[in-house]
Amino acid sequence: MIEVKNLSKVFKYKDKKNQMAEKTAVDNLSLDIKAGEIFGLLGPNGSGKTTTIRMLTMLLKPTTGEIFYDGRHVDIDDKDVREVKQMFGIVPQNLNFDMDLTVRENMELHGRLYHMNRKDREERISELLKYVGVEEVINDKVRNLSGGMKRRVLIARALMHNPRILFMDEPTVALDPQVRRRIWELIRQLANKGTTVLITTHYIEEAEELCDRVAIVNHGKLLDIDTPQGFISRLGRYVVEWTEGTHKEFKLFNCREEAGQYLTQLDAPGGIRKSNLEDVFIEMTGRKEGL
Ligand SMILES: Nc1ncnc2c1ncn2[C@@H]1O[C@H](COP(=O)(O)OP(=O)(O)OP(=O)(O)O)[C@@H](O)[C@H]1O
Repeated sequence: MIEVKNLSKVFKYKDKKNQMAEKTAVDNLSLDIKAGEIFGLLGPNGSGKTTTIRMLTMLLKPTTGEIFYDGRHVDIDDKDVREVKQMFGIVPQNLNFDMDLTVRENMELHGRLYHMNRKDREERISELLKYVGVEEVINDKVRNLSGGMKRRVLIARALMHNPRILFMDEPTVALDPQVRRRIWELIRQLANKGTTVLITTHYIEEAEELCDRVAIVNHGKLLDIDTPQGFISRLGRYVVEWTEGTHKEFKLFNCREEAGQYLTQLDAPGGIRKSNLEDVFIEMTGRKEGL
């Protein structure tokens, strides 16, 4: 469905000394995302996730590389790029509403932008607000909604024109666990109905619980792609954790017995637990800061 070949983005900018500098935000990224899949881009802050989404949604021109949708090569400069963009629903990281308009008015604007007729707009607005569970705030100004409600309206608005592919940039950032779970449920329902979902996150739990497959990225580079369980069973299902001075150390094992033997040999206080995607992530990136 979405195929990305050797995609790179190098930003040119002026540094603090007013000298021209370059930053490689995305470095030779190749991906193949299947229809109906929930695909996660997992990486720390600054690893190039937003830049990738902006290139895939034709908002930013790649420095090099190619993008294909359903096997068709697409480019931001294509004459029919508008038609391609109709396929996308975009849930940006920032809440880009007109805060002084009501929920209905914000959704109306979006519907008009996508040339939906009045009847379709009205039907879709009430259907979607009901779907995301915030129909009671339809006439409230967006400014007055809670953070969780704003995020849900952001998702509803992105779905107005029935997109086939939903791009979500950190959709649950700064939300409490209950609201986060409700949004995950919504995303699962959409994928079950056939929508392809590409989600960026730096929440490892989100990637582990929600995504069919995950691409781990760091410094703009793809480190590896697998299912969350695939990563865990490849890198080790058990973790021996122990303390060395003030440091916490860990080592991954695939067999509980081996983990037990290792722990016995260690002359340090520790224990064994099941591993999770966070252990895999730290093992692969060797860093935890920024998460
Ligand atoms: N217009 C720009 N000019 C220069 N550097 C940029 C520009 N946009 C992004 N960058 C840099 O590119 C890198 C990748 O940024 P990007 O926003 O894609 O990362 P991210 O993984 O989405 O991070 P976050 O979760 O913080 O949004 C960062 O180092 C960022 O500072």
